[in-house]
Amino acid sequence: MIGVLGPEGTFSEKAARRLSPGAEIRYFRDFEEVISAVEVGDADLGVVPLENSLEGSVGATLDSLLRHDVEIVGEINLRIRHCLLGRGGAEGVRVILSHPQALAQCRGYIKRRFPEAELRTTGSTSHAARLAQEFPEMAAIADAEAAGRYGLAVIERDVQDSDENVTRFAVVGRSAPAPTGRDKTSLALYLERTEPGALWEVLGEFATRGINLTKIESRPSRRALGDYYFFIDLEGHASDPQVKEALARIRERAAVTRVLGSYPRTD
Ligand SMILES: O=C(O)C(=O)Cc1ccccc1
Repeated sequence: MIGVLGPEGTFSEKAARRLSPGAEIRYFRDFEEVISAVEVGDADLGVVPLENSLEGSVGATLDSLLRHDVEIVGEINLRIRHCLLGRGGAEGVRVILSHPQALAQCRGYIKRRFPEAELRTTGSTSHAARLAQEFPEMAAIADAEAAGRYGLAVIERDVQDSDENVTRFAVVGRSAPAPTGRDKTSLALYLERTEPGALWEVLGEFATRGINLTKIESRPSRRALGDYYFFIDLEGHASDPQVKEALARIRERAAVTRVLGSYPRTD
């Protein structure tokens, strides 16, 4: 059973079905609930968005991964095509609803096409569609498939600001998959020290071993303003000798070195 953001018809569900077409799906209110359900065994796997090609990292997911004892066991890249869904035509639309990620991915379209509309955020794109079913002056930005599920018309298709709108989802589980030889590792680091070069030294441990980084991102540590966690993705498996050695050296310097998971690469 796979946990995803609900209700029925979210992009997270679409990603989960791509992973496992016949799987039973269970719906949760937010990404943190999905991740914590996996941790306690209420879901075997979870699928949550990690980052988007237009909007960057999904902070709520990264923060929850840090706070729960789960592993990233896979990734799924899904092209996101947003539609405007409603009960009538474009003329009657006064309010546009969607998940904050979706509103952000269609910001330009909304400004251009509905300069007067009020924007309201919802827990998910399908939650927006469910609400738009009840209120004729509301339209939802959601997947075309949500239209059928919630009895809405597709008012306009492909309303995202760029066709290169891809979201990378993490598959979250409780146990690590075996190395495949083409893996990726996600890490979270917390450096207590603030001397010049602290991060440079950490990155040097990867560089000198020829380990390629594919992402680095900082997130507030929530301890103080200006204090950060670093989230790093690299090519390789945590059990590769070079990666292992780099991590051992980094553990001597960083206050927290957490491997969030090693999993097969999709690119
Ligand atoms: O609300 C959804 O459908 C989600 O799964 C979150 C989301 C929103 C926008 C793009 C990708 C994922």
